[in-house]
Amino acid sequence: MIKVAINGYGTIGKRVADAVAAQPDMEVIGVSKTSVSAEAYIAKERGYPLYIADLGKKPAFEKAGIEVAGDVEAMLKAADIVVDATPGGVGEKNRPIYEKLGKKAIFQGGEDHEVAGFSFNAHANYNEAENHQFARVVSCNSTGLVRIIHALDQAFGVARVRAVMVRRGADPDDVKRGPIDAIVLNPASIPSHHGPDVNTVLPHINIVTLAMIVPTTFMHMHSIQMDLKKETTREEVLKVFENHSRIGLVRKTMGIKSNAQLREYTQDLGRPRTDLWENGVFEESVSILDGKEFYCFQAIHQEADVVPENIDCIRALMGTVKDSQESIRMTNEALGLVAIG
Ligand SMILES: NC(=O)C1=CN([C@@H]2O[C@H](COP(=O)(O)OP(=O)(O)OC[C@H]3O[C@@H](n4cnc5c(N)ncnc54)[C@H](O)[C@@H]3O)[C@@H](O)[C@H]2O)C=CC1
Ligand SMILES: O=C(OP(=O)(O)O)[C@H](O)COP(=O)(O)O
Repeated sequence: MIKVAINGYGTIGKRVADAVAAQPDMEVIGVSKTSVSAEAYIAKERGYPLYIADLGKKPAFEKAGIEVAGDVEAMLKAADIVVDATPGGVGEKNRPIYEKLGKKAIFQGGEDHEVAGFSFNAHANYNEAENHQFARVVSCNSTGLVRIIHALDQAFGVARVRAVMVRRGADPDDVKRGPIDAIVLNPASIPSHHGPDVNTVLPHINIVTLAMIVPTTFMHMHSIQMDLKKETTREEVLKVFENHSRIGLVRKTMGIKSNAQLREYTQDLGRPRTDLWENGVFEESVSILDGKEFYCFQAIHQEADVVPENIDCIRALMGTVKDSQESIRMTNEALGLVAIG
């Protein structure tokens, strides 16, 4: 069993912890919090040993009825590998302790590529991970882009990509963030970080991305155009998506035309926390013009799509499963990830 520590039990960390616990070859040896919160109660309820950054806060946790197993360093010492899901920028500060203890670590998309020196996506570069101490799972939007670009690149070759990201303003619990009544160019300059981020995994792809944020809390929406190298048809492209275990199709017959309806659907499916782990490509939008021009809209659930990638990244860094497809199959099966559509 691979012993996994989750440093930072927030939006991403709590999902990764549950996903690790569901795997046949991994166990959660601990999760960390900085202060008493609802998530600390969830960790207790799930039975995950809870470690804290500052032992001076132990009495506050105990007063709240939450047992503290030790400090973060003790958790790290007990682990084979740590998933760092602390807020963007904190991972960089944590890196020296992972180096000192000689622990493998996975950072998230809020960190720069240089923090790990290797950026990861299971379908695209699983086999390059072995022998690295550190990896970074690219951000949620970048993960969604890498999946679809890599799939079409494998099938037809991709000459260039132009994409616009309409990004959710905040996560559902993030009450302090906005915007409440605005469309914010984020950034106003071009490109947004997503294109260069895709290039950390797929360096040969010619890509330019633009991004803005809007007053919603669940899911980003991408408008994507790619020039393909080989001529193809809409039907062939749809087959590529149907055969990809982390690209789902929002079928025309479902009548879903928004992030809100898609979230209702994942909720009705009984997905944990309503998570859409796969890309949600809108079937109706998939178009091929003049044989080589591809267009689509896809929804990306920001809280969820990086979760299975973190699980595969654990196996890839540990070198326990050599075949990427086998790891992806194991992860999907344990999560109950059967792509929609
Ligand atoms: N929320 C999202 O939509 C996505 C986030 N990411 C990335 O994942 C990372 C984590 O983001 P979220 O889960 O949204 O953050 P979050 O704020 O929901 O959770 C972070 C957790 O880390 C804990 N924490 C803070 N400082 C800490 C420290 N010094 N040591 C240990 N724990 C500490 C907090 O208590 C909290 O539980 C970031 O790099 C972010 O960019 C990636 C994809 C999507
Ligand atoms: O990784 C994400 O988005 P991104 O791919 O646009 O950087 C997550 O939605 C977190 O983004 P945030 O930095 O807006 O919280």
